[in-house]
Amino acid sequence: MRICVFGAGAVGSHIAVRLALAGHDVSCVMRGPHLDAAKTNGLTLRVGDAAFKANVKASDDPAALGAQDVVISTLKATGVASLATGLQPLLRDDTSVVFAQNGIPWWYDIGLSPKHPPVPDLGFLDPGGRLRAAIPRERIIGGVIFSSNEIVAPGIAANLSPERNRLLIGECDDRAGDRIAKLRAALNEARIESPEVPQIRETIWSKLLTNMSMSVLCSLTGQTARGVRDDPSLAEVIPRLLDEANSIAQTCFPEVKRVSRTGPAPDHKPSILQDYELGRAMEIDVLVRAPAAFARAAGLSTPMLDLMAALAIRQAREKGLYQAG
Ligand SMILES: NC(=O)C1=CN([C@@H]2O[C@H](COP(=O)(O)OP(=O)(O)OC[C@H]3O[C@@H](n4cnc5c(N)ncnc54)[C@H](OP(=O)(O)O)[C@@H]3O)[C@@H](O)[C@H]2O)C=CC1
Ligand SMILES: CC(C)(CO)C(=O)C(=O)O
Repeated sequence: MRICVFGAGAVGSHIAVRLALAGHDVSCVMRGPHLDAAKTNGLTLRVGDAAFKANVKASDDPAALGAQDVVISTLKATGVASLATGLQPLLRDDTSVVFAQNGIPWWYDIGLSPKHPPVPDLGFLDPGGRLRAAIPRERIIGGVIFSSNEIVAPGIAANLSPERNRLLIGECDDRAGDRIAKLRAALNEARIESPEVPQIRETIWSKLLTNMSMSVLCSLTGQTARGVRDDPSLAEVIPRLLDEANSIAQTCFPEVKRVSRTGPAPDHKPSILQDYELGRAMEIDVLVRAPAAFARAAGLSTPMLDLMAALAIRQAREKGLYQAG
């Protein structure tokens, strides 16, 4: 398949290397020193002591890469607006676009089942409706990443979760069909697990539960996920915080897999904390504002999450890493 990874940073470089090594014709839209290194030396994926190298076409100009079968966006939510214009040169009539990101995506209400409760106004995820105008429903595939990755040097991504690397995908209206089956098969063959998911939004919430609670707490306290989980001063409040998060998700999907404080917690910093520390725009809208909007729409009281949201927004604004859309 001709596959373009748009925004090949930490997650996207991992996906690009794996798909290229599985024999696909992979190109990447990327920029800066990471692009320069990829052009000169290809992309390298490190997993523990092993290194996998792939030569991919890379450019900061999508027009240089040509039409694709599939585009996989691994842009941060804060950069996804660039697809409104950037996608066009990559598209044929039947090109699908996978939006792989954390949090509530801009397209959440597109293709939504009538059984889903009313969705709040999420216009702040797509200011001016530019993505909505540029990308029709037929192209949209949702994606949820379960994989931890970092760029450790230009051209080199490190995978920190060898035991778990998944990209779960589903059509925006959850229909089954050939194209989603083909793409899942391609991911599985490339050793990126992609089992079937019956409802992509339920999967989005199941991942978001951790990001909107524990990851934001990491960002507020400067600790790793394990640090937060094992912090005795937070022991009593975390279960209450998780209850609030679970209750929001359950207004949309009563059967959603609830997040709990038990189980493995990685000893590394979630991406929202990394963004804060590295001075990169923070994914506040999709991880913090959007879940709060769902809570309000359902008439739920979530005082702990509200306080955390206010503190996270304040933290991001103070460092110039967030402007409300
Ligand atoms: N990293 C992780 O382990 C995980 C991340 N996620 C989620 O996955 C998504 C992607 O995260 P991650 O891979 O960490 O993000 P990165 O910032 O590492 O990757 C995005 C890349 O896109 C580049 N980019 C942005 N805009 C453009 C543009 N217009 N043209 C070309 N390149 C562009 C960025 O460059 P520049 O740096 O110059 O802005 C960056 O290299 C996020 O939603 C994140 O929350 C989910 C699970 C784990
Ligand atoms: C995997 C997890 C929860 C933590 O790495 C994440 O999604 C992130 O870093 O944003």
